[in-house]
Amino acid sequence: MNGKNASRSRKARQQKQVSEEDELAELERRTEEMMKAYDESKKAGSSSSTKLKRFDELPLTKKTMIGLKKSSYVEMTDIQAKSIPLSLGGRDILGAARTGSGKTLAFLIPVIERLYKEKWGPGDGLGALILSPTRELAIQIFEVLRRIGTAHSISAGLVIGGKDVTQEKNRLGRMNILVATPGRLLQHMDQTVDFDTSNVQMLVLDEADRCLDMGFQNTIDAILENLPKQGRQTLLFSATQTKRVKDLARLSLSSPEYVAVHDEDNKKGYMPENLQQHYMVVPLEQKLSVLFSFIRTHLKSKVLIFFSACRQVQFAHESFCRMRPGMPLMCLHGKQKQTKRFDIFNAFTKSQHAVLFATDVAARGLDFPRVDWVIQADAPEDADTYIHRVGRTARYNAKGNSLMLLLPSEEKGMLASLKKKGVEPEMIKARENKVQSINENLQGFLFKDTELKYLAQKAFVSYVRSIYLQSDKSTFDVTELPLEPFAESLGLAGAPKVKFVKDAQAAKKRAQKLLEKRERYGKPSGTQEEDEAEASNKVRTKYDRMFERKNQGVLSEHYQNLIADDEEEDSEEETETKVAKAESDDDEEQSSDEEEMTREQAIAGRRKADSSDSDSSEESESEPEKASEKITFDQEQDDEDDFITLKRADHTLDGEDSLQTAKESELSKRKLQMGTSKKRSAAAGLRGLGEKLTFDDEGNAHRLYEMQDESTLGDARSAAQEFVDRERQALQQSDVQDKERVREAKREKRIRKRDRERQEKEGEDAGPTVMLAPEDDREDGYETPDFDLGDDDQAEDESDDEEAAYEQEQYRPNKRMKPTSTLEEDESLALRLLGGE
Ligand SMILES: Nc1ncnc2c1ncn2[C@@H]1O[C@H](COP(=O)(O)OP(=O)(O)OP(=O)(O)O)[C@@H](O)[C@H]1O
Repeated sequence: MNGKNASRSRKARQQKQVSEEDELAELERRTEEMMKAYDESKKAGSSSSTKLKRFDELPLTKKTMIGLKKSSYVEMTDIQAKSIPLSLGGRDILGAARTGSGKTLAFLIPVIERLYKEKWGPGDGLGALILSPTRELAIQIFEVLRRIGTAHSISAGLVIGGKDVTQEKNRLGRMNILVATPGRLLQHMDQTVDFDTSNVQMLVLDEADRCLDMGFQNTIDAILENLPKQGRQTLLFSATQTKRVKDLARLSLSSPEYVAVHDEDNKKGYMPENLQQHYMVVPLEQKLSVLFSFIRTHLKSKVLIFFSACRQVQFAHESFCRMRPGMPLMCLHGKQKQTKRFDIFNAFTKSQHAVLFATDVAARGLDFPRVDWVIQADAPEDADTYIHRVGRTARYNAKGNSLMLLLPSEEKGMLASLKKKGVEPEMIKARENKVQSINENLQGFLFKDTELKYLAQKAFVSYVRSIYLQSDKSTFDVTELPLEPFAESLGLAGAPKVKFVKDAQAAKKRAQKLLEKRERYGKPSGTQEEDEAEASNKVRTKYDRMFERKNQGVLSEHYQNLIADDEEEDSEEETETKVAKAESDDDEEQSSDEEEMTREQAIAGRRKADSSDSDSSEESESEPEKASEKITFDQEQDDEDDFITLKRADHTLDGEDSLQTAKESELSKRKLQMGTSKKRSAAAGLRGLGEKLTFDDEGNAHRLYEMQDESTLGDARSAAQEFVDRERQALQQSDVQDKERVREAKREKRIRKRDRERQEKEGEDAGPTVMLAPEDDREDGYETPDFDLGDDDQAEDESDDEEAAYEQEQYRPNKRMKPTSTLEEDESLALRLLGGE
């Protein structure tokens, strides 16, 4: 370079610096003005922060504006307009706004702006930390950060479980912004030598209430200990924001601004404006059939279906795939490898028509475009979970529908807790004749496929356990579950025996007895519900047993004293139980081994006479559309596919019962006669319902294959019965063999595991020890009540085997994991400067 050119480029650099300095000074002035105006209007009692509507009206750097324009962001959403000015002014924020309302930008813009204004560079280390409760959400935040930070030269990294920890370690020291899941971040804080967090300027908690709840409590507290308390700005965002003083104290917030977009009074603002919410009361044993029928009738939709446990997700996915409903089916849950999770997340994002079965790992924050329906196959654990789940549809300006399936026993409690949040879904019903029963298909699949059968058993146990562990006992009662019919609906020959159901039943009995006793002797305090809760957790003492016998009257006063003492102990126990529940997320179902699984009935001979198919379909053909019906169901070209196509949602369903009567009265006589004659012939034992008959010229019914002369051919029925018995025995035998095989596999797995552990221990003794992250890093702690089978369970199939090995790998930093292409891409992107270097 000659001297002329060198001096020209020096000049250009100086000019650039001067213009940057000018820009920053100007921005600082505007920000100060903005904050002054805000403080004054606040003093004057005005609730609105600023009147700005567009991003270009904010005091933002040119570089940030380039990123926003590239992403076509022009107008701000409410939460952005209210919170960004305050965040730019350095305030701590508690941001609450409905799902899909743009909270991500509301915290990312201030993060980038602050580091830019403070001239943060590679040598300054970590300046901002963004925490997300799930890996997918962290990836998504990182993607948005990349997009809007495209013109900046600040380095950003993604630190999530399921990736190569060693690779992360090497790069961590160079990052200015980290998007992380709590468990993995803490692991780095503990293990990575040059990972310095003492200079962090900004901390963001997305889905803050979740990050701060019990599942993450210890991890977040440990992270906070590593961050500076003074001078740090903290932003918390969620659709269901926490305002609990205890939480805020943990974060050392300084006079936080509470920025809420929803209307606190009518609470309607919790929900997206364009969301149509529905619920349906469905007996447990019909759930899968209803779901399958729903899918069959919504082939041109994008549907997200939530279950409470991984095994259910797996089972529904596996079994529905076998039935080929006619659209792509995917599943997402915490037991998948991270690469697979990431691929599925991407595939569903890009899909136009597809079904994604998921646990609550997909409930929060994920921004899948154009989801038409969110179905909650299992009821959410609470109203907040409901809000986040349904928020996966109707995002930003889009429209969407949600449908929650409730068991009859859950309806009252769930609707009441939703109502407290101002959420009132409308009831709809499916046409019974349009619900295609899939029980027999499932039985058939399970008969042929042992793997699927064991998956069904695990799904059964997982579901029952999830109900058992629910904290809202007034809504979720495990003793009310119809276990046998449920097992049958999964295709199982009988309900696996589950120990904790017996425990729950015993606890319920004890609770009832205790209540009776208290009624008899009088009890000083507590509502009935409190009493029940206490009693159900209560350990039966010798005094209980004593007083269950004869002499209560004699020692009544003494007994009351004993009860009073017990109550104090019980309340302590209750707290412990809750903590234990929160900690059980990861190792749920480890005890599944202990669950005795027996099948008391064989499939053969148990085919339930199913009358609904032919009879009810006839009913529906003549079913008129009712003007009084809130929701009616369209007849599509293919009549069988017609299920619950939504037509109108503008009036109430008060007349449901009368509707049924009206339906019958409007049926043609011929249809009614056909219906009754079929029922009559079934009742007369001529045929099982669903069995085919032929009619002769006189109109007499005959079976399709009839014996010419039964007396000469012997008793065909007893022969048939013998056949059924034989089949049943064969099935039971094969069940025993299957079980033995699985036991053997488990035994081998345990031996392998022990060997591995021994080898590891020997290795460890030889070298330096490594401090490991807490258990909850494995799943990022986020499996809500996702009570999945633990290690023992994983032993049962090869894929789970790999998964277990993979999870262990995370904790051995000296062993390299196979890098994966997609995450690799992200990692390299993380390394790049945001300015596109
Ligand atoms: N100002 C804006 N203009 C246009 N689109 C926007 C704007 N802000 C956000 N969006 C879009 O709205 C969608 C939802 O945004 P985002 O994921 O940030 O919502 P959220 O409030 O964080 O939702 P959740 O509570 O579910 O986490 C995204 O697709 C995003 O691109």
